[in-house]
Amino acid sequence: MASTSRFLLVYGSQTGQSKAIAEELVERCYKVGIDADIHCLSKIEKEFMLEQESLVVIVVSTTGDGEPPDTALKFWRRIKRKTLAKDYFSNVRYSLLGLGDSNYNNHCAFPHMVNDRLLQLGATQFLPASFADDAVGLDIVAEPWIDSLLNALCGIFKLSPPSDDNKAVNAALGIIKDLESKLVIDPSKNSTIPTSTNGELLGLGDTNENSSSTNSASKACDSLAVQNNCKLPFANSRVYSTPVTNIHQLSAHDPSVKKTLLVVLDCSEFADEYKSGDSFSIIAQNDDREVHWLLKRLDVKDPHELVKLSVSADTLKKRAVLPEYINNPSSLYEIFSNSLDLRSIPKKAMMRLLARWCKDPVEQNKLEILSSRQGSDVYREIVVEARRSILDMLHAFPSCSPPVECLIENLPRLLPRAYSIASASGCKLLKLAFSVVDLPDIGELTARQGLVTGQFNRMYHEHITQLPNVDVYLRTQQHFRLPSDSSKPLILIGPGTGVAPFIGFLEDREKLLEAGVVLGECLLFFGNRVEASDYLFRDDLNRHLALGSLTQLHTCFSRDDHHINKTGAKYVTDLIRQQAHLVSHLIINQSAFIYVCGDAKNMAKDVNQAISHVLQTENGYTDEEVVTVVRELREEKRYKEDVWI
Ligand SMILES: Cc1cc2nc3c(=O)[nH]c(=O)nc-3n(C[C@H](O)[C@H](O)[C@H](O)COP(=O)(O)OP(=O)(O)OC[C@H]3O[C@@H](n4cnc5c(N)ncnc54)[C@H](O)[C@@H]3O)c2cc1C
Repeated sequence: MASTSRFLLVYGSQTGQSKAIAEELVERCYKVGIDADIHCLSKIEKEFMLEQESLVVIVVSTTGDGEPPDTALKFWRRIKRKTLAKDYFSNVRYSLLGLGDSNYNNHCAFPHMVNDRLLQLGATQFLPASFADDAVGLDIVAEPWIDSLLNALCGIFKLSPPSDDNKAVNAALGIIKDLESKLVIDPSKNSTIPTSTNGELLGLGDTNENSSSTNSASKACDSLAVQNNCKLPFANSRVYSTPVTNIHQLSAHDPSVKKTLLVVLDCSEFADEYKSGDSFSIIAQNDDREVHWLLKRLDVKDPHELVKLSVSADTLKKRAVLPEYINNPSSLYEIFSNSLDLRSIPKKAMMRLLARWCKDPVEQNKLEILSSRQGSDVYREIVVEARRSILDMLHAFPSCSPPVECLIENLPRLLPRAYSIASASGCKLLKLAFSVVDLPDIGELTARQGLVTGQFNRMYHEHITQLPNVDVYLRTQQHFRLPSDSSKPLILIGPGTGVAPFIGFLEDREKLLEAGVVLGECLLFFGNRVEASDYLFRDDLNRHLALGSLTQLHTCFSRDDHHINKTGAKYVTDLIRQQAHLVSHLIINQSAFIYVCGDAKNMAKDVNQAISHVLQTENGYTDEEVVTVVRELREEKRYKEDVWI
């Protein structure tokens, strides 16, 4: 490949989306004769120097409340340095694709910040930046951006642009056929394991001297580090093996409401590390039945056999390396249990790979359509919106038999699950509240539940006297904390389990009251489905109301006609509107702090609208003025969100 047709491609990924898009780009560039020199943003100044590049493409995602992914933090620190000259990037021509989710109000905030900063430092765009929204499907923006990018790059390098044929399915397949990893299982017991990582094939060799010795293999795996001790996302502490002291059900036994559990962990060892409003991550492990089902489906004969992964010497993939979160050597059972995400929605690139491994042409064709640009709507409807996983795909396409190595290479990393703390700062008993996720059956895989919520649900039902320990760590980016000035009023909005961190806030306020501190007003807006069944923390909230740590409690229940008729409110946004005068007064005249927490889709956007509406009607702001007021509230950190989808 001509070295002149080269550009720098950098990605900043948290969950692997940006990385997947960047890797797809590498393959598509390769196809037209362009060399994309791909690096993670975390490797700035180690593997690349941005200011020395002339042509740069950046794919970067957003996490949490518009924040940078962990892997982009160093990059961001470097480029935001005040000492950089205004023309620092004047040699750089770039394009940027930002990924975000408009369920969060600060949608794509970080990619916008990067884009603005590059322009500020003299960089110019050879193709306008684009910002994709996961709430409606990243592909809607990402695919046309990739097409335009390829055309623009071909123009720059004077190469023929990729043919814009309508048979994108075939084009896509062509790429896959050329570049996919042709992974092989090396049957040799004494095979030399390649150490070079510049190949395409990931070799999977058996390192067991005696392959029938399954016990010794599983024994070896028992002592393996969690995900090869690879850095965990948002980790702000080490991993603690924490005893579960109690689990009880917060909701009533009513099938019309979500089952909500309260788990109590003994965190005496690290109680002084956290404050109310923080969250912890729990290390997840895949469901045993699903792992066994998948390995059987992939025709793995001995899931516990110790195997060694390696990158084949003749790979065409650039900088091919083994995923660092996989223990190596290890067993396939261990890898699929602890390192690979079996629950996430397969990307289109995965669909293309699956199509390649279908024996039945009808099934192959369906998968090709799902992976094609023309099939985007179908893909969104039947894969993304239906939240299908790799297991669903393999169940629905029985003739598809990808090699196990193909999945190891292409499934994303299994990530820990985060939970907001429902306890006072420094409390030795850490409370977490969550709804148990129920998942649809896949063939014989019935009664499936969320990995972590299902694990606790089983512990709850099994009535084990000695509950096991769970591996947890404190998360970074803890912005959801009480203001240092306790006299400031608080407006807390937490439907469903979103009320959890506010229990911690109220417990902290209770202690302050006991210490004689004068507290500002505290309003709580809580909503759920049925008052009699899922009024979470009812007794605690009423106790705080009686104590004065909570000054007003407004509740609504969306499936409770009786309650709706009584209060006229179905959702928390209705309650906010009903209290327009007070809410506005507290925000504008008393510098109140607003906190929004919860898991409802669109909830954060709807609350933002309700607050804006209240401020506008009470103060006569124009549309532009109210947007500015709310933006300033966010900038002053007086409007904080802790939202999950
Ligand atoms: C900072 C933060 C704080 C959080 N705090 C809390 C909290 O306090 N309380 C709380 O309850 N949650 C909280 N969450 C969410 C929590 O982390 C988990 O996502 C949630 O509990 C599910 O985890 P799980 O392992 O049980 O489910 P998983 O095994 O991860 O299953 C969920 C997955 O199943 C799929 N799925 C879900 N529903 C369906 C369906 N109906 N059909 C098909 N597929 C489906 C989806 O793809 C989803 O990704 C928080 C998240 C973050 C990021």
